[in-house]
Amino acid sequence: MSSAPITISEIIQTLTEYTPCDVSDALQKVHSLKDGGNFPNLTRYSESFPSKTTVGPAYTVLFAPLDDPRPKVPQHYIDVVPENSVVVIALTKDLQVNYAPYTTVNNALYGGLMSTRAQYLGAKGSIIFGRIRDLEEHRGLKYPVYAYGTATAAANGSVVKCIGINVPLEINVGTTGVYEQINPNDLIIADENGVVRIPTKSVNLQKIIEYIPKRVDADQNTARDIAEGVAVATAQKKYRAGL
Ligand SMILES: O=C([O-])CC(=O)C(=O)O
Ligand code: NI
Repeated sequence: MSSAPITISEIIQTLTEYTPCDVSDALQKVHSLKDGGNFPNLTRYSESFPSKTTVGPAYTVLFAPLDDPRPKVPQHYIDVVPENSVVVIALTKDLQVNYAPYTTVNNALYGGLMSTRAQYLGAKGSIIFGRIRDLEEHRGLKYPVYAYGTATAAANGSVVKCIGINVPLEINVGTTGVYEQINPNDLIIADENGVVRIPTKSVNLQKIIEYIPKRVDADQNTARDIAEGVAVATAQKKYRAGL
């Protein structure tokens, strides 16, 4: 039996009730995505209160070295953040490396003033594939921010410039030469476990939303059996059959 199509805001509302781990399980199972949509190496530096899953369409921002031939975008990227979006900031490929700290930019791409403005405009959180500063400010705002690391000096204007908003981002995911693209409006789901991206153009969101509660239910039953002494292989076989 199939149910009526659900809207994007219903999907976002539903995903907020779950975790990025649940979404990764669904992306692995329903779409055979080996990495489960996960973008590795990001740490949550601040969170919302009450702490819950951050979900929203990606508003993408690209930073390049100051000497990049492309012009700087005329407006400040943070002043045009769409309501309910997740701000996703990345660097051009030449500023990324596939080992810690994942970027060659030692300065902070993002700080407290950016979170203050993003939150005012109704953004759900910010994901920075680079370093951030002003940790106490993000935490004081109870605004979720994820990043590769921290720094004290600002990067914007001193070592990098913003060359694109709502453009595809290429992220080095840690294997030589392998980049994953984040497109504007891809769905971002994040919590303390990490950050997941649902490539909205290439997946069946309805199937994912239908799979997640079944899998969460199965895992809860599996956990209960394991706590009562049942072997993992036995419990998983029992509850994951057909999923
Ligand atoms: O000034 C910057 O580029 C970053 C910063 O510290 C802030 O947003 O507060
Ligand atoms: Ni600052």
